[in-house]
Amino acid sequence: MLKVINVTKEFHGNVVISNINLEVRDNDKVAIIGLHNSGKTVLMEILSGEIKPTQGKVLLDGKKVNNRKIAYAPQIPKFVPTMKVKEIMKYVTDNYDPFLDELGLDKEKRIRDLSLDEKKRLSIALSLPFSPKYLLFDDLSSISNITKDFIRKFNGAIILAHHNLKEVWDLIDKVVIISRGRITFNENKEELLYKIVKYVDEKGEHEIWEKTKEDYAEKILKERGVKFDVLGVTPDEVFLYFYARA
Ligand SMILES: Nc1ncnc2c1ncn2[C@@H]1O[C@H](COP(=O)(O)OP(=O)(O)OP(=O)(O)O)[C@@H](O)[C@H]1O
Repeated sequence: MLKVINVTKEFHGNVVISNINLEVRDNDKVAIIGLHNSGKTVLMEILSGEIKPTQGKVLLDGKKVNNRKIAYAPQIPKFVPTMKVKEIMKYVTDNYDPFLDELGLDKEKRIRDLSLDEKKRLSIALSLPFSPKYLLFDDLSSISNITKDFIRKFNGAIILAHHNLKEVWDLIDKVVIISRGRITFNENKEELLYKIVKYVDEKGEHEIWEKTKEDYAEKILKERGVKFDVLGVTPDEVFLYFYARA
């Protein structure tokens, strides 16, 4: 289990993530969802052991994070542009072919000729010789089907940081929403599948959105004679409206 305990990160006195507590079990499939600048990357860097929190700690099976058990694709992986894929893989193993095949990478290609998606796959390939139990992926914008298939088949926990819940919905079971560096939602994804009832308040001044799993809100509004609409809201709009507002 990956356990995040009271984690806060500051840069030059600026708190960018605050008092985060989170548990990810060995087979959890989790999306960390948030708007631009909400703290997703900082949290992923802390989870992967790339950077240290200012306060709090992260434990993997009760011990300090061991990078080799975590496969981490950063938002923008950095490699020397003139090097070949195989030269980079040689830093971790001479027997790199099966790992490159698994991730659909060409060993002869130079870094400068790789797409961002391929560079992310190379980041992952570097940890495969160590049989990682956790796969962390920061930002799934324009990822290929090869990468998606790899994530689907990965035998372990996955944590995907992304800004658009709809785009990762099929890959995950749990959703953690982060807003201004704080967790505002942490549940199974089904908990985001409710109806939204929209109506205008009695004074006619404010539009109100209410979430409802049963027909309770609708029943009350009907009894009060208030006109309302039931909106078919997608998970992503739900996240924006209820959990990720500034
Ligand atoms: N090394 C750093 N030094 C100073 N501030 C930083 C540093 N890294 C991140 N921040 C700040 O922390 C906040 C959260 O940034 P982060 O990159 O985690 O957001 P994000 O949710 O990943 O955003 P995006 O969706 O744009 O990738 C931002 O205000 C950012 O400017």
